[in-house]
Amino acid sequence: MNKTFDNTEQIQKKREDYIGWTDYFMAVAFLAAKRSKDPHFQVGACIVNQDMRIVGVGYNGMPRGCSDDIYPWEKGKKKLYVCHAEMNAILNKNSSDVWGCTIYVKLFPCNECAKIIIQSGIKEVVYVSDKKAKKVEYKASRQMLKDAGVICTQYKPKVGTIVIDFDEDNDSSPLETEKRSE
Ligand SMILES: Nc1ccn([C@H]2C[C@H](O)[C@@H](COP(=O)(O)O)O2)c(=O)n1
Ligand SMILES: [Zn+2]
Repeated sequence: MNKTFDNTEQIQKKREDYIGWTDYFMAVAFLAAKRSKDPHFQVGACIVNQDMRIVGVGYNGMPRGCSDDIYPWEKGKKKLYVCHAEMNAILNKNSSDVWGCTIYVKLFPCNECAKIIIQSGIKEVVYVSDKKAKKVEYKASRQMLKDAGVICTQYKPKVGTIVIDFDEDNDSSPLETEKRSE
């Protein structure tokens, strides 16, 4: 019996259907992807340190100062310009480095991102989709990550969907939509 709480009344048990760490970090990566302006493919990444703290988040997008209304999103053209989610997450880090961290990402990293992941000291990649595995860039990235000792794990989230209801704590009228420029 816990001496601090030795009352005889029924104790309210904690919630059990909370999401686990991996689903949570992957959900942050998927949420970040929703910020992407790429009409064909949205990628998000979330970097987590050994204390389970998020230290960087990113998504694929045009570089700062390069307007996503002007630069091309067509396949074959965009690759010259787009910054990948993994690279943005690493560059956006709010810690001095990402040594020993884990990166959660929607898609298995490409060769360019693999190089940055390795050189930044990230020790683990957790990804959901491997849909580009047959492409030469992804064969190269898999080889490099393996040789560099970066653990790569494909993850099947425990829950299929996570619904975010901005209205869940509102008893009556739905939230008024505030006009904001984004
Ligand atoms: N590891 C990756 C791979 C790709 N991306 C981004 C870059 C592009 O915006 C898009 C891929 O477009 P596709 O040419 O396949 O239509 O995904 C990334 O952020 N990270
Ligand atoms: Zn990449």
